[in-house]
Amino acid sequence: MDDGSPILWWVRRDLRLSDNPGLAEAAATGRPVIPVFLNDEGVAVLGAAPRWRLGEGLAAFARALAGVGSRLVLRDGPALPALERLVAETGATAVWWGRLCDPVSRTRDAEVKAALKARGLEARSIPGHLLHEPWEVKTGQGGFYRVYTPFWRAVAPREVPAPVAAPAHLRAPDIWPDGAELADWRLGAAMGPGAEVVAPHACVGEQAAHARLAAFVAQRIDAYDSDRDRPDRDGTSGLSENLSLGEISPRTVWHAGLRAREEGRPGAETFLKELVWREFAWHLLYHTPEITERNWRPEWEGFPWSQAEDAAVLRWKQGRTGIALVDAAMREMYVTGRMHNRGRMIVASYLTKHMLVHWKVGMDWFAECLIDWDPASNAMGWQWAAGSGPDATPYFRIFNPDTQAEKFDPEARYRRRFVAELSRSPGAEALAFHRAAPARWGLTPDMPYPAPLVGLKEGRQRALDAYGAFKR
Ligand SMILES: Cc1cc2nc3c(=O)[nH]c(=O)nc-3n(C[C@H](O)[C@H](O)[C@H](O)COP(=O)(O)OP(=O)(O)OC[C@H]3O[C@@H](n4cnc5c(N)ncnc54)[C@H](O)[C@@H]3O)c2cc1C
Repeated sequence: MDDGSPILWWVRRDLRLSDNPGLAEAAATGRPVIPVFLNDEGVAVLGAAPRWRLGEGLAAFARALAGVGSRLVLRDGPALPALERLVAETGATAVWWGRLCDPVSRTRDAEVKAALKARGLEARSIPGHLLHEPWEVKTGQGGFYRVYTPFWRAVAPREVPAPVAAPAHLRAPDIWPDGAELADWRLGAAMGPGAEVVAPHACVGEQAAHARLAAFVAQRIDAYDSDRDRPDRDGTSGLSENLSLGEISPRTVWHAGLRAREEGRPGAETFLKELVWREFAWHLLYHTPEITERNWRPEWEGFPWSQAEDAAVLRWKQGRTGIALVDAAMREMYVTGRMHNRGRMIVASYLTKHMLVHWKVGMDWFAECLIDWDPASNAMGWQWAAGSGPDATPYFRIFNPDTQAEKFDPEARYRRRFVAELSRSPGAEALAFHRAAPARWGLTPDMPYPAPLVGLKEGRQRALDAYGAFKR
């Protein structure tokens, strides 16, 4: 229906102009487009760090929209009444948005779509957050994939449309609806002074994301096969932060990886495979949304994991387990808002195995602290590490942080970079930890480094015993 009425473009996790298929289509209609972001039930569930990072991303996206003659209208939720009010105020006859497949979005969006359609409006969700919609990739029997390798084989040859260009201009409505001030939402409030520590490490906005991708392909992709496992090296793309908020599209990243592979760049195939892990996580989250709540393998429901937020869990959170590699990774998270993938696997293994604590405790804490928080990858990662997930590492495969350190941080550079107590003259990042960590913990740099919370040998045996008893 092209009556010249505005289209409301409901912005969610797609803070970008380029390769934003729905936005491009809206622009191409020639009708006024009103981009709106809602502080709604989707924002309410965010932890401190992802919420702060969202605020930074929204500010950058508002600037990008201004560059194409548009604006980002901010409104308070919940979503449905907020959109209905905007429709009434602007005369919009269409509400379009980029589709998301996490349980919170699906519930909200289904309700919104049904209600708007019932009022005779055009309500459309448009793909863009993934390479392929989760129901498009099917096994030979028509089901969904539970194991990564066959999923990769199914996805690798599938055509991925080329990214679409950013609209050069978005037609503005005759009158812009009023909106909230981003600063009034105080999205960074829960981060406290930690926000200042993390900010220099964040790479915010679409332009920065594209620059990051270009730098990765130019400088690091050749060594990606080996360097991606080394927390002491800057060997990965860092793009998870941008993919999470949609500051860059997965198609853009995929095509950059494909081009590099065509040019014979050695790490390109592995990079594409890693990107497909993200895809696999969303495939699983769509088909088994309970993955964020319950053991993916129901037989794990009776495993004697503790869910108590006790003193031991606090020490894990504080990066004071006395196991240097675990502590370095936890502190990396407070200082940079991110954690190296190897660090994530190691701290998750230590929590769920040596400490016998439920993966949900760790998953929820990551959701609080990661600026690249992604509901699908986080849930899959935790269940993978705990052994309860699909295609998971077996429970009896217990990471030994000392062996991991010898292999992947042989000169202790990563450990010293983040654990001040391990150096005579700690660097700025190690010292920043005490400013970044929650003030209520009362941690100070002069506190002595603690003895191990759970020794590696003892913890491993305890985990194996618990597993043995559980299997019987
Ligand atoms: C316990 C645990 C929790 C995790 N939580 C998150 C999370 O909340 N958000 C998140 O984005 N990733 C999560 N991951 C996956 C992974 O650690 C990060 O995606 C990766 O460290 C991001 O760094 P990068 O962008 O430099 O990755 P690169 O090595 O450059 O990889 C490129 C892209 O591929 C995808 N990718 C790479 N590895 C994985 C993986 N193992 N699983 C899913 N996708 C992957 C990411 O989108 C990444 O940006 C988790 C992993 C574990 C083990």
